[in-house]
Amino acid sequence: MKQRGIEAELHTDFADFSLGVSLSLPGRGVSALFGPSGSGKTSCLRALAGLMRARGFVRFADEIWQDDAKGVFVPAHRRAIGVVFQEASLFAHLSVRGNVEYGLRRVPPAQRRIALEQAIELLGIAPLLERRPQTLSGGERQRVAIARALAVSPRLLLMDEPLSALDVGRKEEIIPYLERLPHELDLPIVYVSHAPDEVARLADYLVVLRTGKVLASGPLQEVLVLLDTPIRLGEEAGVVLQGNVAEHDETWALMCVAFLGGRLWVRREDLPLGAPLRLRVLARDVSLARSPHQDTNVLNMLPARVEEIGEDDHPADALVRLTVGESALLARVTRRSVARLDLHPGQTVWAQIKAVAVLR
Ligand SMILES: Nc1ncnc2c1ncn2[C@@H]1O[C@H](COP(=O)(O)OP(=O)(O)OP(=O)(O)O)[C@@H](O)[C@H]1O
Repeated sequence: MKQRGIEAELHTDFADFSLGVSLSLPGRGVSALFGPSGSGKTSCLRALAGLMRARGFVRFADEIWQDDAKGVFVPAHRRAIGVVFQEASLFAHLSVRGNVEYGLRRVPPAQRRIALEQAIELLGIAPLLERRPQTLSGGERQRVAIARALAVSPRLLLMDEPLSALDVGRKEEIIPYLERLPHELDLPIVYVSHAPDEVARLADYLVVLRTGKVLASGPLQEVLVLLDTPIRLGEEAGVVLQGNVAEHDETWALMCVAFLGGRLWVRREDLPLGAPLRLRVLARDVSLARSPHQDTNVLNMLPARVEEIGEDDHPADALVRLTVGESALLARVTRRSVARLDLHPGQTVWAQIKAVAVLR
């Protein structure tokens, strides 16, 4: 059964900015609010949380949190939410344990869906419990902040750029914890980010915001391949493929990932056969050929169908939307190649993807 999610109409006017969005987010998985700085992501999140009062309507599952027409506004502390911000604001005078337990008092035992121990285990912070926040790394502090948000047993977790203050290494350290959360806890997450790599890794549903408006929204894979809206991911344009580890090649340190539509060889990771994973294939790393080449170093050569050819940011380039089996791919090629290969919708081509170019 489809879980009821979030329905919201949010309007607000600041001196130099107006927000006017209609959101319909699924009741499970990670919904990303994605857009450049100043597009209104944080304003949306704060209005959903009740931390900022926009005009409109907010429903979460079967609860009305705001309905201006009926004069309803449930204050933030009465909404069953956990909120995580960019910087973890932990209490310096409390240990990690004290921080995580903070707030638990206001949750009646009958409403505790997430045990404290489970939050601690999920974020891997058991070894840190007696430490003070000042002694933690940025990544550790953020894991504690997430555990603290979970400890109050929210029905919805709201995260505002939780990784943006961290360097790449720390980010990589936290992402696996975030990947587990929605599945292990059956907890919907609204995740604000301006970083395409985080969105590709974590989001199931994507809302693209620009200047206070929704430019596109839908399941991640569908929105990423829209050519008719100027999502303008630039160098980051590409797709996300959901697959499972199908084979390991110890000799060459490669692994084969099966996805709906084919198989891709990528760099080996220490994952068991069958393990689910996401692969990110950027449009710039996909090249096209009319026949399958044998004399190439490119490991992956997939038969694909050209669906659509769209304009790209630079006038030299075109973005080609392809289907490989049931999956979509994007290829960035020059317009000269489109002409030389006589590319057109309906045509069968070979999509070449270097194994080393596939990202996680
Ligand atoms: N309380 C406020 N008063 C006036 N203007 C505001 C207020 N809050 C936000 N704004 C403006 O609204 C716009 C959107 O801000 P918001 O923080 O929602 O965007 P964002 O997409 O989250 O950006 P960032 O990634 O930089 O945080 C900005 O131009 C901001 O200056």
